[in-house]
Amino acid sequence: MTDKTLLDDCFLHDKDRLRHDEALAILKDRLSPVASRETVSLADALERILAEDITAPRNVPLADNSAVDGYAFRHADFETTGGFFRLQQRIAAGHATDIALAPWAAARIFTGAVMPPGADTVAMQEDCETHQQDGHDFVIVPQGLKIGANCRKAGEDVAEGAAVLSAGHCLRPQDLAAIASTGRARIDVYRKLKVGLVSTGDELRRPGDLMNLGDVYDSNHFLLRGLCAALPVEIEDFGILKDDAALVEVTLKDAASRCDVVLTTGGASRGDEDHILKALDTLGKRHMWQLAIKPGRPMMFGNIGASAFLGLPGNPVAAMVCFLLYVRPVISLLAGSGFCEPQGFEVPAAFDVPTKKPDRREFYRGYLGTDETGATVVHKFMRDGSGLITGLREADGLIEIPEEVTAIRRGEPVRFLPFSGFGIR
Ligand SMILES: Nc1nc2c(c(=O)[nH]1)N[C@H]1C(S)=C(S)[C@@H](COP(=O)(O)OP(=O)(O)OC[C@H]3O[C@@H](n4cnc5c(N)ncnc54)[C@H](O)[C@@H]3O)O[C@H]1N2
Ligand code: MOO
Repeated sequence: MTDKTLLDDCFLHDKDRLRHDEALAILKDRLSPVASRETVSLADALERILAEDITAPRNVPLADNSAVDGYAFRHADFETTGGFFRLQQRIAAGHATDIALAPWAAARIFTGAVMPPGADTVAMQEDCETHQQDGHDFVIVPQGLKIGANCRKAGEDVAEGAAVLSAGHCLRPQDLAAIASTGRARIDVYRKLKVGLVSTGDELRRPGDLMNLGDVYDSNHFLLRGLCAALPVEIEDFGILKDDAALVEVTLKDAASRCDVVLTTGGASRGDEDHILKALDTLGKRHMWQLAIKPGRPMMFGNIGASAFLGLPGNPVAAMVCFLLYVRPVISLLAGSGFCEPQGFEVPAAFDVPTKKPDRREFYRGYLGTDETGATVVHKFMRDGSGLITGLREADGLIEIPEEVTAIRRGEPVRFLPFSGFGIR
């Protein structure tokens, strides 16, 4: 641990605060997965984290089958028959046959039906001619089909014994389809983490309540609840706490005894009415506080017993940025799917920032657009206030500006972290 980790002075210069990369390193270092396993039905497994490796117990598809509605034949018989086959059998999907094709014969076959023994090629019905003669049905298949045409091979999707998915993977609809295709009905996943949400501040009211002058609706609760919805967690709402040191302490103690993660907003800095830090120091251990980032400077991380404690700033923009940068990877790690860092890419800035303070990393609200040539550029939400929910609403990602940058000129590449890279929209 560096001696910057437990900073006790919120009036420090940024160069003395913990840098973003140092904060990430502490989170990775101090945490390990906590979630136990449970077995669930595939129907309940969406967005859950796989706790076992999945291999295919059998070929998918199980048998060679037709990719089209048409006529199945043995390619080698084309020469001798001139493509003129007598229809020997009819095979629909779900009605496999063990009758081998005679050398003079073809089978009427439908998409998904198992190829009859001996057949290796299928002609599409639109390309064939059929007729009857002497009470028999015949088909003329076209020239030029390659051996194996329109035939799907057993195991061509997944071969028996092949790896399908690994433990730690967060299950998407297409993953569930892959598991279902192997025949598994129940799988082992990690238990959902329990996350306790706490809002603090005398000024806060829940939407629907009456408001007095100076009151603020608790928008952060809904922000965090929504952000958590993209993660494998269950939420327990500990409501709004008044700025009362004893109440904050007793509630955090209770929350920590019941939850894997306690997530607070507000009261994170060192005002007379900010009690979160003191409660953390009394009940557990502080691992970091005061980061060299904007927004989100008073971000706090610690533990109260076995529970991870994450104290977010009260300003909504700082709360969301810190959730995406720190809380989401922490939850992901504790829940069994590793510390997930956002994907981003470089894109030219459609804005100027004449001066930026050095020594801190800044995250602007950004949205993609095109310039006059049609090239992709990123716009910055022009107002910087950390209380402006409008900027979060209008953005479709964050623009990440490193510590050493002191100005940005239009056209220069900047790193854009789309919200989709954080698993949200
Ligand atoms: N003297 C200093 N003042 C402040 C500093 C500092 O270093 N020295 N840091 C500033 C920064 S940066 C931030 S961010 C804020 C964060 O402070 P707190 O976490 O203690 O948050 P509060 O003071 O409780 O609230 C800040 C702001 O956000 C509103 N808020 C709080 N909770 C909610 C909620 N659940 N939903 C919506 N809005 C909420 C609150 O009403 C305040 O307006 O401190 C700066 N000050
Ligand atoms: O940096 Mo605060 O985190 O102003 O919102």
